[in-house]
Amino acid sequence: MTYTVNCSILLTELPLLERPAAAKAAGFDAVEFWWPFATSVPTDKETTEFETAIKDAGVQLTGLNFNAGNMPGGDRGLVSWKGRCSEFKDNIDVVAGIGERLGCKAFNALYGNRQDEFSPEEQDELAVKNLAAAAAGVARIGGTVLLEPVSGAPKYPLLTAEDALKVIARVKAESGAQNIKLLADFYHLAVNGDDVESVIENHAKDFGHIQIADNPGRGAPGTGTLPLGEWIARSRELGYDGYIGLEYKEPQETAFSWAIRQRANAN
Ligand SMILES: O=C(O)C(=O)CO
Repeated sequence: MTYTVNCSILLTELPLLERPAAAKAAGFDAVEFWWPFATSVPTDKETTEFETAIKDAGVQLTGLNFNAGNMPGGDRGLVSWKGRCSEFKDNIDVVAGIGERLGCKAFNALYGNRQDEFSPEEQDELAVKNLAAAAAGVARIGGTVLLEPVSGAPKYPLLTAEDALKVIARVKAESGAQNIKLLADFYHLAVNGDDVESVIENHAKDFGHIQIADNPGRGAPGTGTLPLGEWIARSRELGYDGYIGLEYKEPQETAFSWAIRQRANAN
């Protein structure tokens, strides 16, 4: 099983700490999360409860987002957010600590929305420094920072794979960091009008992670028109050997019907 269940967008009928066990009960061995706490530095109690929920469920945490601010309120990351730099920096050690204790090595750093009061150049300058610091922070545990083009956020500047790859190249050139990679979310790329086939052909072997949802609707595979199975198969042929993140919205009862059908067909 190469799927990892995104427990921040799926199984939301359940309290957050019950979702890893529900993913396991649905037949999955791996989960990923957006930042699960309200602040960059949660209390020890909060961190322990989160880690215990994952360990007790018997699943592997495969991915964790850095604190991205108030996501329901429209925030999409602190990386380029002038005024919240120290919060992002403080978050790095906490993320690396959770990663170390749970054996998680992939950390998604959402870039952040454009701010009217600063120029894109000023924000990009900060982002490069913050991404380099994040890469250095997770390097000690063999971790990789992921950078993700996102849709549906009007002020988020990374829309295509190329947008993210340019930032990644700049971070590498300016800091020497090598552990920063593209998170190819096929749903976001497709919605933003990127040429997903070409992105796969040109970059699949260097993807840091793949996530999927169908379009329209950001639902389960098969609810829309995207050829997700073909895109995954081609990425595999070209050398991508990581997890596939299930990052879609679907009620718990039907969330994994497609996977159950897939498993039945394979037997
Ligand atoms: O904000 C989103 O939609 C994401 O995919 C965050 O990882």
